[in-house]
Amino acid sequence: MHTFFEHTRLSFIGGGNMAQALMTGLKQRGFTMSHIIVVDPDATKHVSLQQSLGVNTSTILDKSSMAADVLILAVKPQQLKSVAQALAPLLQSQLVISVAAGIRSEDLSRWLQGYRTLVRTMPNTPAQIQAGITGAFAMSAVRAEQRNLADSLLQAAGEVVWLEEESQLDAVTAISGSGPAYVFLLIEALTAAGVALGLSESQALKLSLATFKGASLLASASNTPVATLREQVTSKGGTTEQGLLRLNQHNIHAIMQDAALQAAKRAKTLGDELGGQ
Ligand SMILES: NC(=O)C1=CN([C@@H]2O[C@H](COP(=O)(O)OP(=O)(O)OC[C@H]3O[C@@H](n4cnc5c(N)ncnc54)[C@H](O)[C@@H]3O)[C@@H](O)[C@H]2O)C=CC1
Ligand SMILES: O=C(O)[C@@H]1CCC=N1
Repeated sequence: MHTFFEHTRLSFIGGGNMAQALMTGLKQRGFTMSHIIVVDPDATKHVSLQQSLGVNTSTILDKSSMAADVLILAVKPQQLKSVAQALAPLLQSQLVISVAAGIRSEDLSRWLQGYRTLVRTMPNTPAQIQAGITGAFAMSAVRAEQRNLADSLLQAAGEVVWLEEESQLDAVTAISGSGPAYVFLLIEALTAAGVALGLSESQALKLSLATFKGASLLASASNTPVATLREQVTSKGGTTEQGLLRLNQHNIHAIMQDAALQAAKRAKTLGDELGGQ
């Protein structure tokens, strides 16, 4: 087995949705789950984390939670400053990975008393079935082997895109970080449309899910441009033409652009408001 999956020790600071998605992905890839400790003050989460994922848990940052190669900060952006300040005096040489939306590495580094072995990332929840994609930015002090360590860890969740410009992470947040929620909304909407046309809920959901899955797999597998794949569905004088006409009348491109713009703006203001503290 890959030595990374056998020997690396991880601490997750925060054991909520995103941490659980990443840990589920790691488990599926054969990571030694007893080498993970989750620090979360919410003790009600501990039993299910232990039972479903086989990880260790702690309510506080202590010696055992710091005995890790990598610390993954998976708390809400609003909680990151106080977590970082508590962490700072305990840091030795661990690689620190943040998944928090918006918070810039320079601000996090300042809260960590100048610690610079930091990788800022933006994963997404399909990580739990290794179908995630993560945008990642390494501070210049991160050595090549540490970046490789981060890469191996994040690859367990799916694809990894390394960015040269940290500011691009706000765009990544808007597209793939938040994106699964847009897609789930579209699946809900297409399902509701199917029900309105007389299908049962379960039939409509099944058809919608298979359509999203099939279309994305086809677009990923094919060298044909996505626009051409769309045209191949659209028979002249046929049904798709009518559906697309209405989507375009409602300006689907502008709607998506505006949605992503608002999400990216929020990532930036989170960084400005919380990072300035
Ligand atoms: N949910 C998502 O799809 C994504 C979330 N993120 C980022 O992941 C981070 C966590 O988000 P979620 O998992 O969705 O939130 P969540 O609310 O599910 O999890 C946060 C966890 O942190 C714990 N916590 C609070 N204070 C703590 C402390 N002092 N020490 C340790 N743990 C503490 C909470 O008890 C909770 O379990 C956020 O910064 C978010 O921006 C990034 C990409 C996608
Ligand atoms: O909504 C949020 O702020 C987080 C970041 C990307 C997905 N969830």
